[in-house]
Amino acid sequence: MDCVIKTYRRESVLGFFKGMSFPIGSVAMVNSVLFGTYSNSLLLLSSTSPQERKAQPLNYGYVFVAGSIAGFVQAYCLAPFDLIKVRLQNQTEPRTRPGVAPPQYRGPLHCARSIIQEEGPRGLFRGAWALVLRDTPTLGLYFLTYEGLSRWLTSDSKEPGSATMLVAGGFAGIMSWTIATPMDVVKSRMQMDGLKRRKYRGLLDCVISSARQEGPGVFFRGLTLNSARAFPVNAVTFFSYEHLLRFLS
Ligand SMILES: CN(C)C(=N)NCCC[C@H](N)C(=O)O
Repeated sequence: MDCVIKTYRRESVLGFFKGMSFPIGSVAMVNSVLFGTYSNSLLLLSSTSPQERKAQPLNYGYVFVAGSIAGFVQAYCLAPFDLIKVRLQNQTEPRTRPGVAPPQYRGPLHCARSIIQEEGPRGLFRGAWALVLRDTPTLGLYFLTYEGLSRWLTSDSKEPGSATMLVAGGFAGIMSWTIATPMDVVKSRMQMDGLKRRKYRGLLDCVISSARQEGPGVFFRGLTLNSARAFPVNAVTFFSYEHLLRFLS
């Protein structure tokens, strides 16, 4: 609540939409890579089409592996967009006010250009390893939770209904973000590290010094808020995916 109040006071309601334009533009592409890689990996592993899969018992090991492959691939697509989002969200200076130093980045494109000028193109992938470590196992769990729950909620050899897609998708989001939050905290700190004096010597140093200075609870910061948003976001994501897949195939 303190964060919400201070954000509103210092940055008005616009403060809650900082760093939004790039994720909006990239989330379609990132989700396309995520779900496309998952579906095609599962097709390769189990050599059954989505329709055939519904009628047969599902190999959950294949689901987890296909989801993890998808998580690994989408993390690299996501890395530059996520870095720019985090850098813009952490600019807490109010927008241009007389006498107040303007924020370092004027917007996502200026942020991308500054990072490339200061840190080279590789600078856009700062924190990418932490993102890969965050997303690879948790996206395996994401799809495993969805497939397991939607089958559990659907009577045999029937297609999951819309309510099932929404509930299973919502819980898949919460389950995956609960596991992902500790690495998400580390990822965001690594992404902010390139700004001023380098604080961490690497990913492990970031984990150890964060735990030492702020206690192990630091790795669960934002979990409640993240879970509250993860349910609706992922309920709609799976609902749209399933219906679009039926409509298009
Ligand atoms: C735990 N993680 C990283 C995920 N579940 N990622 C995949 C879905 C992310 C979704 N667009 C969202 O913003 O929740």
